Amino acid sequence: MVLCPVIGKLQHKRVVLASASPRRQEILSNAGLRFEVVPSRFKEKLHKASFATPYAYAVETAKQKALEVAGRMHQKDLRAPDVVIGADTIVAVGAMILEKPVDKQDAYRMLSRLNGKEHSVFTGVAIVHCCSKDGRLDTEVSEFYEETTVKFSELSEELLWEYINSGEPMDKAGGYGIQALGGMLVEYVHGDFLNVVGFPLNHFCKELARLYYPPRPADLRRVRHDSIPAVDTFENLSDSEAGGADPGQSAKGGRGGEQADGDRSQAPRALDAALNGADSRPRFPTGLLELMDGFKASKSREVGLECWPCGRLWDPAALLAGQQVDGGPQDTSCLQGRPGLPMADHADQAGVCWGSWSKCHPPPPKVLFTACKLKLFDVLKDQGPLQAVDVARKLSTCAGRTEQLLDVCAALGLLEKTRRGYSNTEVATLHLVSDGEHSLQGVAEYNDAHVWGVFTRLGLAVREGAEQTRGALGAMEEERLSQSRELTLQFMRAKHSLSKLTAHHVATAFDLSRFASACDLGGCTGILARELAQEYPRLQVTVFDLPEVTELSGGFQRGGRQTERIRFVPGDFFKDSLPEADLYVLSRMLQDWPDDKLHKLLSRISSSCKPGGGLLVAEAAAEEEGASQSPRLRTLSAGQPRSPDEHRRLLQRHGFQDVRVARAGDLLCVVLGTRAAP
Ligand SMILES: O=c1[nH]cc([C@@H]2O[C@H](COP(=O)(O)OP(=O)(O)OP(=O)(O)O)[C@@H](O)[C@H]2O)c(=O)[nH]1
Repeated sequence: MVLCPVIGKLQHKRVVLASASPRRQEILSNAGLRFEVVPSRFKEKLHKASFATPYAYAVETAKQKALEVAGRMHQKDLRAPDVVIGADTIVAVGAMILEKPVDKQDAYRMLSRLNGKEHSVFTGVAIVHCCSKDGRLDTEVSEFYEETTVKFSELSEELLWEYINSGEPMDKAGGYGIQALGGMLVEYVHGDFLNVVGFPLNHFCKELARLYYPPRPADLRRVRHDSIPAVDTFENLSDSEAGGADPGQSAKGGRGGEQADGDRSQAPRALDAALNGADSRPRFPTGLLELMDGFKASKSREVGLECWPCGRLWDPAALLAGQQVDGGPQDTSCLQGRPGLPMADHADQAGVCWGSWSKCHPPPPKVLFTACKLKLFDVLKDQGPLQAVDVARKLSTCAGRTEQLLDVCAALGLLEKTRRGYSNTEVATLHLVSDGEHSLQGVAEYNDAHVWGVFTRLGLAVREGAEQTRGALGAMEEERLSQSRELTLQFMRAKHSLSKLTAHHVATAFDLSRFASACDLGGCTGILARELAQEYPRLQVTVFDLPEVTELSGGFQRGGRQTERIRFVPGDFFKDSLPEADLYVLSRMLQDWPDDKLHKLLSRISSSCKPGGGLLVAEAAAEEEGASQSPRLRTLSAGQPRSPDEHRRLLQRHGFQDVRVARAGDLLCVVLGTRAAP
């Protein structure tokens, strides 16, 4: 059904509505959902005072209703349905919760309370995905609520009693049915009407979409940067930038009524796998990585010489000869990239709004880094949605500045702003919450603490020439080796989180089962090694990296599947003998080095590799020959991305033949060559 493809997602599932409410049945069947009705036997007797908010009570009741049905059905025939939907509607006047009246007097009390005033109607909804395994019931609960504001007119006693005597109030929350006679009592409604009737269909569809269609990277890429509110500075926040008042508190947090948010990081992947049998890995967060890298663009723009989208340097002489250095490059052609093509078009192709970042100080990447540092996304994950003032209180920051920060994050697509406050978007839940499996906090931290500084030297490097520019960028890598243990750890955290996103794609781009041993050069924390070992049960894998890296890598092994087929060997691939292996792997390594070092590395690999052995290279995919700059995976890299053909020639030049190229995971170019006999 074109109108609501999300409802269609449930078409081949056994769906049960755990509700006796005829209104809910009607709303859902009108929407085209096919389901069985099994009314819940859960007694709506939770202790109201133990809930922080009325909606938390409604959500919990909805959940218990659904779980009761799931459990009962599972017990009965040892096969639970695929999906059970539970709902609970309440009326709230301030903190007071009104449910269905027990008798006419009760109805009268309720209606008198609502008379002439505004109240809120909350419906809590729980979508329970069930899975029976070895006779055991596994459930995954997704919850949400919707709030609608309703105002009653001033009603006479006579009218109230006439309405009560109609019998309508008795099975309805708050003692009225807005869809029938009760509609006459209502002056206005703000929000979803169906939510008052008993089921927030719109929010339900959004929730299904969120569960069944995980976030698209493009959502972030298309954020219009000129819609970002201008902010002077966030310096006032810096007092507590190091993590807010009580990082422990933000990590744990209260449950409130927002458990639904807490579940979000897990639900999409697990459900994708359970329901579609599909690969449950998240899609590549292209937009987010571009945002994290964005300062490279804005720094480049400051010096006015590098076209970020195409990666070419501008001709400084032409700029000095009267082209728009001051006004920004929007109307100017990219002089060496694709002559004649305005910069704005390059920017558009790259999905960014060129030039407008300068309106927002600090630029969006810095906003993102600041939000990460403050653990903003952690607080919202545990306790959101929250109003700006509550966020500020939890972070011990200035309320005004915090609101600005939140608004910019919302404009960047990292937060959602509703009447209920700010909450994390899908991308933030998946990638910006610190303890998430796919968290990219490490990348943000490293970019902020280190790469940012390197790029502030870009202006000097550009003035001194293109090679110097590379030198400055390459220096980033040099510097990280010479600096502190903390910096090494930061680098490792960043690389670890990026590798988690790419390792599977790299390991499976080609069938590598003919190799008995592999050596991942610069394999860092061993994420790719683990993936290779998992994918190829015969394969022995060596992770070869600098001593300071291998020494720290143990701290990253916790929680991962361990295997004796992986070993860590310390060494410098520019100086020490490379461990013996049938297959050498360089994953996102070549881009880090200027040409002289890169050739040195390849020739050392070539000398160590036996004839018939292989070299597997994975790099950020550049679009085509000559248009080699894709900003996407540049996050940790300093050199230039190459096109598939450039990679092919590179490997051939170093004695590898039968070079095959594959695109992997949308953003990676993976190349496999076989060592020819010398
Ligand atoms: O304007 C309207 N407001 C509310 C309703 C109906 O009220 C009930 C709310 O009760 P509850 O959520 O507990 O649901 P039950 O009917 O008891 O069914 P369950 O088996 O799900 O517990 C609900 O039916 C609303 O539709 C209304 O009709 N109009």
